[in-house]
Amino acid sequence: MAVKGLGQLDLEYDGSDLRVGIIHARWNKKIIDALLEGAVKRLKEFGVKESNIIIESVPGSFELPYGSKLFVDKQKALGKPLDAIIPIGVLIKGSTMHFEYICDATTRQLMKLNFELGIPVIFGVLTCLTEEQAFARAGLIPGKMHNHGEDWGAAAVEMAIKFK
Ligand SMILES: O=Nc1c(NC[C@H](O)[C@H](O)[C@H](O)CO)[nH]c(=O)[nH]c1=O
Repeated sequence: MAVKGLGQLDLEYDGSDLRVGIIHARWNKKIIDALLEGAVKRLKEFGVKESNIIIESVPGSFELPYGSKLFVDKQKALGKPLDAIIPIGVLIKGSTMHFEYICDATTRQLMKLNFELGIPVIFGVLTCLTEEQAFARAGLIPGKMHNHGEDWGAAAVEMAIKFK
């Protein structure tokens, strides 16, 4: 029996007052689109209004940390602060070390942004050695794995509400 993952979904949180940003990279679009759909689906299941799910994109995963900061700052300046943000990216290993450096730098900076921005910054970056690993984690291979975007939506709601 699989032991990984969040297990049974616990819809105890009411997301109806939340404003959640999703910022996604545009590399590996088919996989990104599936992850994005999964995150939005779960946010709505927690009651987050569609009008309160704000979606933006950046070129690639390397742009996610700074793009997230600019996105959060802009929404705050507009008087519509975000309660959480979900950066989504898909990194797939190529033939060079480019992958490793982007994964490490992006992951570390996204972690720091939780503390710098003061809102939950969910880790929605797939760091895959093969395309198949990425397809599976986006729920695109039937019977293989669930769509990890759903987990990210659930994490955003819980982290935005639980410790208030
Ligand atoms: O190289 N592979 C990938 C990638 N490279 C681009 C990088 O994120 C950035 O946009 C450029 O270097 C410009 O700064 N970006 C991804 O999201 N996934 C990849 O698999």
